[in-house]
Amino acid sequence: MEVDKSSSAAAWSQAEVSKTQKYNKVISSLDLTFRDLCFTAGKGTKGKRILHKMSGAFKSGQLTAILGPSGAGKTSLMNILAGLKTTGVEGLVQVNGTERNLKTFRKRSAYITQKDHLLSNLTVNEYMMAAAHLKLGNDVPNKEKKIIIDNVMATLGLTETGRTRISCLSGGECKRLSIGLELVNNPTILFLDEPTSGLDSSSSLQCVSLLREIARSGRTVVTTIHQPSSRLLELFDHLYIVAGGSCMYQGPVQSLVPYLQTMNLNCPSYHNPADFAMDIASGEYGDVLSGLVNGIENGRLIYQESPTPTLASPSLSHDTGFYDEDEDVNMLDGKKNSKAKNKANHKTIDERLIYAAPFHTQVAVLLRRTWRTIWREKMLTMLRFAAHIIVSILMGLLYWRVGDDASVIYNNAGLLFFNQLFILFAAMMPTVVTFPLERKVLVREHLNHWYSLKAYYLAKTLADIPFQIIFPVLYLVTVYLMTNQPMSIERFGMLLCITICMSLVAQGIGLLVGAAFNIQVAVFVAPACAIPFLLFSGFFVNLNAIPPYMSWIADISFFRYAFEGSMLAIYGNDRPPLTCSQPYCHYRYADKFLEQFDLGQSSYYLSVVGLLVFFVLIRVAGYVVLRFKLRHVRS
Ligand SMILES: Nc1ncnc2c1ncn2[C@@H]1O[C@H](COP(=O)(O)OP(=O)(O)OP(=O)(O)O)[C@@H](O)[C@H]1O
Repeated sequence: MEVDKSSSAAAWSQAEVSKTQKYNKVISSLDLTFRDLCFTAGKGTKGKRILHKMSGAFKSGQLTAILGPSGAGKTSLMNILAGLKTTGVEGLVQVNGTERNLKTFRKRSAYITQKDHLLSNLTVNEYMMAAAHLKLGNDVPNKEKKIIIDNVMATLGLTETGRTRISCLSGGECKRLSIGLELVNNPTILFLDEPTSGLDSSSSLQCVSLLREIARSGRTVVTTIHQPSSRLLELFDHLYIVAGGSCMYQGPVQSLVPYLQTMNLNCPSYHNPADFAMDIASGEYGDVLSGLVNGIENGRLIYQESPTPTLASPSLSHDTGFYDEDEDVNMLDGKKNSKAKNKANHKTIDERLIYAAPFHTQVAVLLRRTWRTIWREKMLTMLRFAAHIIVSILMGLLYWRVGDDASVIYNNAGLLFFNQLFILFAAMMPTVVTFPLERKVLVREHLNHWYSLKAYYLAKTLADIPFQIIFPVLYLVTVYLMTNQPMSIERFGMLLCITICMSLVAQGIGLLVGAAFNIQVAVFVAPACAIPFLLFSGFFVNLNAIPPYMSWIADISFFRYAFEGSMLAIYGNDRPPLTCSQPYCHYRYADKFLEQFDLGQSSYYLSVVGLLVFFVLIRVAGYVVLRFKLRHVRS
């Protein structure tokens, strides 16, 4: 689809200035400079120095390419500059001549990852609107959000795709959408990790032209890039070439060949200068790297070819008066200090600084979005629905009318055990399978300050609750009636309550395992972890028969509480004697049967409490794991 991007971009810039001034008081520019940047991966003697005292300057209004052979340190450098990597980093990073305040800097910058992790079931319009709600907050009226979205989409050539689901977009459109989502709140600096990877040459050109337009509107745009064609290379304003963790060239694209000539490295005619530079960086032209690095003083200088070749020192400290939000922050920091004792207040200030939308809006937007995606996961939702119905009918037929017959009372206990087993797997596995993919979306959005992890986690928990209620109800009603369990609302309610608790715990386990592992590992770990809990449930081995040194496993077995609760719901509360279809039935009296399972003294309510405690612990553990994962991405 052909779109006149230059005019739409200009139009957007114009519209953007007028529309966004209200909430972005000043659309200021950010010049990013860094000096003597070192990065060591790992600690102690195992530490590996990746970046060696690199310096450089990336200016606003320019499109900068960080170029270098594989493993040179491009991504490491960009992650450090974007503030994603902080551990093992030494050196100075400045914004407009002032030391970078990471929190405000991250708020004003956006990081677009190489892979476009997007929720495939949403349409472009829905995604953009969710981004606008989260990134612009409640201060911007919906009408203005709509205008901003329309402008961003026009700029990116996405207007025609507004109603298209993400799953149907082309690779180039996905990339443009990823950029568009981050442009919604008008970030001043954009970092893009290999934005052209996976795109064909025309989509790559389209994408880089677009980035150039974005840079022209006053933003600082920094991208890493792999082997650009000469046409693509020409679109960049500023080149920063990394080789072996040092800077071997910094300056305009046109000055690259002349600079290399000064070192007696002549780029053959009709040869792509980027390829030539990559060959040099890879050591194919001998040991010339140190000369190049020294020539540019490891990035302290910018090579300018015209009018006469010069090496200009990047301005590392100039007071432009920009970055007024920093001043706001400093003021707030000051206020914070004065209220040092009030921790909660600090938190509110911090959160307000980071996230545009208040907590409740974040939760509401995420909840809506999650429901929408679940609803549109038609295949999975229908399968879950069908599985509950089919299995319940199967169970009903297999255990036909065993509920009130004392001669098959063990069969009924088996049924109660299997009910919980089915609910465990039916609630756990869909989450185990889907969450590792969703986690990638969370990482991308959270790192770009769309929402807090707390809001995400709460929304995720709340969004799943209706399904953890509806499916057990469907299953249990069918099984209960077909197997002729006692016709008592109270007993049915008790069994249902236990089953719903089990479902919630199981879904929490799915979330925890899905948060901790990738999908291949998670699908093995989740069922494997469930096995010990099943063994110690009291069904296979009586609780009193478990050796004392292993009894603690039974105490922490959530499945034990689910099985116990089910047994007590059906056989507890002074149930009248069961009918007996045989001449003799040993367990006509329910109490006697409970004694057989060592449940004579057990309490139904303790089982419910046990499951609820487990539910809370699992949820907290899931949250902690996710927080750790997000920290790990950042460090
Ligand atoms: N956490 C880490 N532990 C050990 N080595 C690391 C770590 N992070 C990066 N490295 C190493 O640092 C070097 C630079 O990595 P980086 O990802 O920055 O390179 P790159 O130039 O972006 O490469 P590519 O273009 O292939 O993505 C590589 O050799 C990589 O193996």
